[in-house]
Amino acid sequence: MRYLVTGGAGFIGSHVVLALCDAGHDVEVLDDLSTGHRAAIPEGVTFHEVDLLDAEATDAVLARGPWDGVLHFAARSLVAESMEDPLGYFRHNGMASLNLIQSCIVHKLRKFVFSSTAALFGGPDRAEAIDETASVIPGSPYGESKAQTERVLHWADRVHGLRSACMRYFNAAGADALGRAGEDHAPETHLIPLVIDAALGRRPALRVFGTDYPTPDGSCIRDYTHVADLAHAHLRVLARIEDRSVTYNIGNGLGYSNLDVIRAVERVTGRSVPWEPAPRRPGDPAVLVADPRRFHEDTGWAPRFRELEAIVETAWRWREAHPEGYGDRISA
Ligand SMILES: NC(=O)c1ccc[n+]([C@@H]2O[C@H](COP(=O)([O-])OP(=O)(O)OC[C@H]3O[C@@H](n4cnc5c(N)ncnc54)[C@H](O)[C@@H]3O)[C@@H](O)[C@H]2O)c1
Ligand SMILES: O=c1ccn([C@@H]2O[C@H](COP(=O)(O)OP(=O)(O)O[C@H]3O[C@H](CO)[C@H](O)[C@H](O)[C@H]3O)[C@@H](O)[C@H]2O)c(=O)[nH]1
Repeated sequence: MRYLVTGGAGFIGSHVVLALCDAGHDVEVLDDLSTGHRAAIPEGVTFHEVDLLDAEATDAVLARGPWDGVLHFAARSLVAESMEDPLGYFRHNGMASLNLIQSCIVHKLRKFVFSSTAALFGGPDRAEAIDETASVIPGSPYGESKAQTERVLHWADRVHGLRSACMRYFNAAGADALGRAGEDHAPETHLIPLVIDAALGRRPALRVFGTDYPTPDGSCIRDYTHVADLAHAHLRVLARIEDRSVTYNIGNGLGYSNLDVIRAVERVTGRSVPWEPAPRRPGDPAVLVADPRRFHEDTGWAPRFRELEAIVETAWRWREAHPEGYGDRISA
């Protein structure tokens, strides 16, 4: 099969590119390298350096069909940044996705896989795991921009027959077990790479945002899913959208607190992690855990990395081997 991956130079997209290539598919990447890395794209994969906001250039790539499907990862994805620049998020995520979906319709593509997010569920705190029937109440322009694209895809199917899968990931983490790709954002805002860097002494004490949440240890709880498991979830879902569109909440279904993450990094690395309590980060729900049963039942997918330590270990190994990440810019 021949697939186009937008955002294939980024963290999750690059792991999906590897999984698609490993499965013998023909893959091309469209990315503007705004947060991704040229070095994350495997040799032999055709690369189009294109900004999805450039509708003409985007359409020129889609015109190079036939494609068996598009997997759309490209986005800005920082909740806090979106609270400062909401319109930028509607432009970069909303408009960019519209351009891409429009070209998919023009060129008669049949399958579209979309990176949605747990940030759809930013409403009142929920202690229980979140399934697909939960109300979509985004707590940020980032989450809202993803919710809007989910609705665009609903109508693109109803009116134009573009089948889609909205994959609502919770927290992606870890790195390719063979060390071919890993997480390298600048600035890094995600907890696991920050805790690892604190263990390595590469940054001052980790600030734990909020220690007074209504959780057992007072810190936030999240559902960490290994990025390779997410990649396999994409391979599974491609077979699922032959004749219908689907929406799935994707996670391990296990919640780990921020302090659990610190302890897991300490166990994996054998180093202590300096940390200090800090005020809550605006927009952070106390608990976000997926109920992924629908996806398990429909596709047979089951995560191979369930334990937090197993996830952390791959991230640690990648960071140790690549202290400067992909080495194409200075990571903050
Ligand atoms: N990382 C997570 O835990 C997480 C959780 C839920 C959802 N998501 C979603 O998954 C997707 C991938 O996330 P990630 O962590 O890999 O992010 P990332 O920043 O590492 O990757 C995004 C990629 O998209 C590219 N890109 C951004 N805007 C573009 C544009 N206008 N045109 C072309 N390319 C563009 C970037 O250069 C980068 O390579 C995003 O859509 C994100 O919202 C991520
Ligand atoms: O220095 C830090 C960084 C993070 N945290 C905490 O660690 C937890 C996880 O934070 P991340 O930034 O790693 O992840 P988020 O849960 O905020 O965000 C992830 O899930 C979101 C959905 O809720 C979005 O999809 C987003 O793209 C994705 O990275 C949060 O409680 C956060 O406050 C700290 O305490 N200190």
